[in-house]
Formats: sequence, structure tokens, C-alpha cells
Amino acid sequence: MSQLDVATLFTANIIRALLVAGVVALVWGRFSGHGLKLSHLPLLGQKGQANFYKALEDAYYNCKSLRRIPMRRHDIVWVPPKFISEVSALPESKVSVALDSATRFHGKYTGLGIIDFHFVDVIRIHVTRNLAKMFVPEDLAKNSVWVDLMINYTVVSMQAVEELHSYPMWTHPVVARFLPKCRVITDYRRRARDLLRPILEERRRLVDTDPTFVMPPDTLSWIIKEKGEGGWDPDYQARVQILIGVGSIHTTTNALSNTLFDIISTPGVTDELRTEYIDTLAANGGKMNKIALNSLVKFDSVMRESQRLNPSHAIAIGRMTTADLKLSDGEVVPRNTHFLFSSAAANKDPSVYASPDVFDPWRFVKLREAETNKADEGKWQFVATGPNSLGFGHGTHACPGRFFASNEMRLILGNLLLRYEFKFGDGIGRPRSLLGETTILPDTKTKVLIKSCK
Ligand code: HEM
Repeated sequence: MSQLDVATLFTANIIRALLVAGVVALVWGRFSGHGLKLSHLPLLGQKGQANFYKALEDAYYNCKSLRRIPMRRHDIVWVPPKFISEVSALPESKVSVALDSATRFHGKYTGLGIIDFHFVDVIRIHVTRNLAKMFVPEDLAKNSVWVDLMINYTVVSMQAVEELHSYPMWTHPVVARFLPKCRVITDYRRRARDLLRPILEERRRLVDTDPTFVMPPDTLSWIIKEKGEGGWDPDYQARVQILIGVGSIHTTTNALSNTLFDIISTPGVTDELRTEYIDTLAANGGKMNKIALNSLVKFDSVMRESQRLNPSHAIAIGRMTTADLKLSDGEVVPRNTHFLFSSAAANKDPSVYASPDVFDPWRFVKLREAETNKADEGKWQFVATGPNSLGFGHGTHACPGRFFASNEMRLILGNLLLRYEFKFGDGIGRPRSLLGETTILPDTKTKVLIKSCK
């Protein structure tokens, strides 16, 4: 065969392969539920639009039925707020957060998909109950490689999601092996696994040989308790630890940054919070415990008000249907469809929050005090979730780490305020948040001047 014939045959085979792949992609697109089944729904926003904040807000007030949001990769269904309670209470088997994250964030390649829910139980039950000092053994928690890995994984994995977005889904099994950020992720996972392996092996040895050995109180042990035998697998533990890091580190840091920005920029707040912290410490023999932390109602109010105006996302309760989902008004969200609700708009609903655009540090102290029934005060707490308080989601998959985060934030803020004075540089006010496609992030490049208290 001549060189020309070989080249022609090679090209023909490639074209044939691409045609087959194209047909597969079309069939997959048709039956995986994206696109065609939603074409009858009116649009919300425009394709390729940088953000949907305004559209999400308008829809919150004006749309009473389903809408189609044209996101870059595929369409997502917007659901009106009146359905939040009924939909958020549905089980994972009907509206899946695992499927939603696995497909929207390419979980198989980025590690951002939920593997199972044992680690959620670990946080809901054990971390909350124990107010964990460390999630992993102290040596590892202070290991700079581990710290770097846990902090950067979220950033790199979101970059990997972007990389994968530029390629059709059906190419992902191949391209994910070569894309730079996907490779970094694989490396991070390997390094996490290698750091965890000796710790797990040593614990296993002690469990098998020393009848007096008690498993240390950390997430490694609790995961083994919830998962059983599979919890000893370093690869599984690495994936779970990374997911815990992704769920907890940047969310809490962002919430802390926003709260600090609001404290600094609102006159009088620092002094009120300092006094509350000092008085509470004095009443508890100089120590903070869970009950004492719970009595810091001014801190709680400032944190919730800050999250109300600057939540981490403009949307909430992102799920994927596993079967056609019939809503109580008869409308149907088709099977295999991603859907979500407006959350930033719900936080500023004037029928719930007076002067909704104003940062009122004591808004939630006053709302608590206005309740005639003490049992109703709880709904104004930072950790309370509801249709107009979606910063931690709501319902079946509401953030299980919010109790931990709430205590952690009070401890950090209280200690910062006792030790330091903060102010923005001259002429600088509270920074506006940075808006991504649906994310709302504090501008952490803002310079804050800090000096020790005398
Ligand atoms: C201020 C800090 C935090 C914020 C704003 C936050 C926010 C959220 C939100 C919005 C969700 C999604 C809920 C839904 O889909 O309905 C979520 C889920 C989750 N969060 Fe948090 N979170 C925070 C801190 C934490 C911490 C400290 C941990 C771990 C210790 C954690 C672990 C999780 C987990 C495991 C889930 C998945 C729950 C599930 O799918 O059932 N979060 N969080």
C-alpha cells in the first residue's frame, strides 16, 4: 500500500470514528434529558450571560412557574420559591444532590461529586457533637503539604471543572488524563492518600493487637465507624477528607471575611461584640464552651445578617431529578434534569426583612426578642434554614457543618476582636463582593489595617 493510501485510510477511519462518536453524543444528549425536554419552558436569562443575578431576582418576585436557565453547558430548570419547602424535603432517591454535583462538576474527574453519605453523617453527628478540635491527627493537621493540599484542592478542582467544560462530555474519560488541572487533582489525591496510609495502618495494627487501644476522636475514626471496613481504605479516606475540606474551608473563610468586613464598616459593632464576649467569658470562669458560645446572640445576629446580604451563592438547593418530578401545581420537572432556586433574592424579600438592603447588625437580636413564644426564637439563629434563609441550603441536604462553622466563627471573631483593632485604609469602605457565574465572593484583596489592642 502506498503512503497516500495509508493516509487516506487513516483519515477515513478518523472521520468514521468521529461520526460514530457524534451520533453517540446526540443519542446520549437526547436520552440523558438535557436540552430538548426543556425547550417548552420560557427562558430565564440569556445563553452565555456572565451572571444571572438580576434574572434570578426578577424571577423570584415575578415568575410563578418553571423557567429554563441557559447555562453554558446545558440548561437548568429554575423552580419558583413557593416550592422550596416541598422540594427540599424530598429524599436523595428522588432529587439527588450526588447526581447533580457529579454531572455539573464532573465529579468522576474532579473529585467534587459526593461518593456516599457516610461522611455527611460524620459531620452531622460526630463533628457537631464533639466540636472537633482537629479533623485529622494534629501532626497531619500541621503538615504544610496537607494544609496546602486541603486549601488548594477547591481552587484547582474548580479550574478543572472549567477545563472539562470546554470539551464534550463524551471525551472526558480521555481528555481528563491530559488536562493540566485534572492531572494536578490526581496528584493531590495521591499525596493525600500517601499521607493517610501510614496513620490508618498504624491504627489498624493497634486495633488488631492492643485491646486497650481507643480510636482517637477525629474524622478518620468516625468515618471508619460509619462506613465500616471500607473506611480503612486510604483512597476512600483521602477522597472523603478532600470533600470535607472543599465543603468547609473556603465557605467558612468567606463567611468570616464578610462578617469581619461588616463589623469593621459598621460603627459601634466592634465595641458591642467585645463587651458581649468579655461578659460571657467572665460568666463562664474565663472559658468558652458550647453553652457559652450559644449565648453570644449579638455575634449570631451579625453573622446571619452578613450572610443574608452576602451569601456564597445566588442560587440554592441544586439537585437532579431521578424520575419525573410532579410539583403540587401539576407542573413537571423532567427526569435527569438539574434544577435550583433563587437564594440571594429570597434573603432580601421585603415581606420578611424590613429595609432589606440595609445592613442592620442587630436585626436578628430584635427579631428574636419580638417572638412571644421562646420556642420560635430559634428560626432567627444563624444556623436556622428556611425558604428565606438559604445560606446553608434547606431540607434533606442542609449543610451538616453549619453548627460547627457557627461555633468556629464565634471563637475566631471573638478572639480577633479581643486582641486586635481593625480598620480599612483611608478612603476605603466595605468592599463589594465579586460576582462569578452564580458565586458571590468577598474581595479578599482588600487591605485591612490591623494593630494589637493596648
Ligand atoms: C459558613 C460556612 C459554611 C457554609 C456557608 C456552608 C454552606 C453549605 C451549603 C449551601 C450546602 C448545600 C446545601 C444544599 O444543597 O441544600 C452545604 C452542604 C454541605 N456542607 Fe456546608 N457550609 C459551611 C460550612 C461547612 C463545614 C464547616 C462543613 C464540615 C465540617 C460543611 C460540610 C458540608 C457537607 C458535608 C455538605 C453536603 C451535605 C449533603 O449533601 O447532605 N460545611 N454547605
